[in-house]
Amino acid sequence: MLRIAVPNKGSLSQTAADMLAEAGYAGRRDPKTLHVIDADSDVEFFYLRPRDIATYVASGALDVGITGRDLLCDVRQEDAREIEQLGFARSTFRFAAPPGRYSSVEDLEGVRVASAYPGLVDDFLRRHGVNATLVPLDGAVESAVQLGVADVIADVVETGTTLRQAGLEIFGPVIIESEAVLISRPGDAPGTERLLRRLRGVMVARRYVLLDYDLPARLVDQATAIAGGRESPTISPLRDPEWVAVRVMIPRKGMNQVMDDLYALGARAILVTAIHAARL
Ligand SMILES: Nc1ncnc2c1ncn2[C@@H]1O[C@H](COP(=O)(O)OP(=O)(O)OP(=O)(O)O)[C@@H](O)[C@H]1O
Ligand SMILES: O=P(O)(O)OC[C@H]1O[C@H](OP(=O)(O)OP(=O)(O)O)[C@H](O)[C@@H]1O
Ligand SMILES: [Mg+2]
Repeated sequence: MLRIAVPNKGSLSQTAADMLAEAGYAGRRDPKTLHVIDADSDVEFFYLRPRDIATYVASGALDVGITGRDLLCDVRQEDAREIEQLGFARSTFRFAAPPGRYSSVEDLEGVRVASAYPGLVDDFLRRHGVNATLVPLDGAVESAVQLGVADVIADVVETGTTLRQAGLEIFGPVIIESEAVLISRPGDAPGTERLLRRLRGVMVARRYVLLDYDLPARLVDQATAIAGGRESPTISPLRDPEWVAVRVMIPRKGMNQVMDDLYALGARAILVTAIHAARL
């Protein structure tokens, strides 16, 4: 049975649970449940703190897990490695300070830097040859400068709202681009490939739609240039020999532009349908 670590709380937990449910796995009904067996799918779920997941996977106690790339780097477990990007909880990890005080990572020499990700920040500063004093905190680090325990913070930034509200401004390079990832040990456990195919199926179903339309046959090459599909469009004959029916998979994002462009070319009866599951 594949043993899978899933975030029990925090930003990653709900989307991870939704994704696993869409992939056909049993979930938990009570948010306090820590262990679920899905015998039909031959997997077992352990609900754990996302920060601890790399430790369980690296040790071999669990086979795979869902965590954040920034957390994976922060805990520095070399035997846990990223095997798939899951496309949610996207953020960047940045330095921030009151406007105008600092402009580059070199300015951090001798400065106090507060972060809930001290391992990640320490590695980054070492790589840049900068000696700063790390102030490890548990969260809400945006308040650390105002409260006088640090000069600079390094934290997760999504929309930037939290930073703005704390009167802080981003500076310096991106420390890391993060998102939810699936992690494993080298030499994936049996069943990992099946889990991966299911999760990829969910991502495809979320990101792509099916597009059907009718088109004068002479315009197929031009239509293919607008929407080529993943491999190649499916072309079916219509009763009228001068027309064909076309089916392609296209990214959900931008689908209206594609529909407008195909309409302008001469396509008609343009329909979009959702994909509920996929194995590519
Ligand atoms: N606002 C956000 N947008 C996108 N990803 C985020 C955001 N906040 C945290 N994350 C991501 O969530 C992961 C951290 O999850 P974790 O549950 O430890 O923290 P959290 O969501 O901040 O939880 P909490 O603050 O409730 O303890 C990291 O990968 C981080 O990049
Ligand atoms: O750029 P934004 O959209 O504002 O999002 C970023 C904020 O979200 C997270 O905070 P969270 O609410 O998880 O609190 P925490 O700092 O205690 O972890 C993160 O730590 C940032 O503070
Ligand atoms: Mg947080």
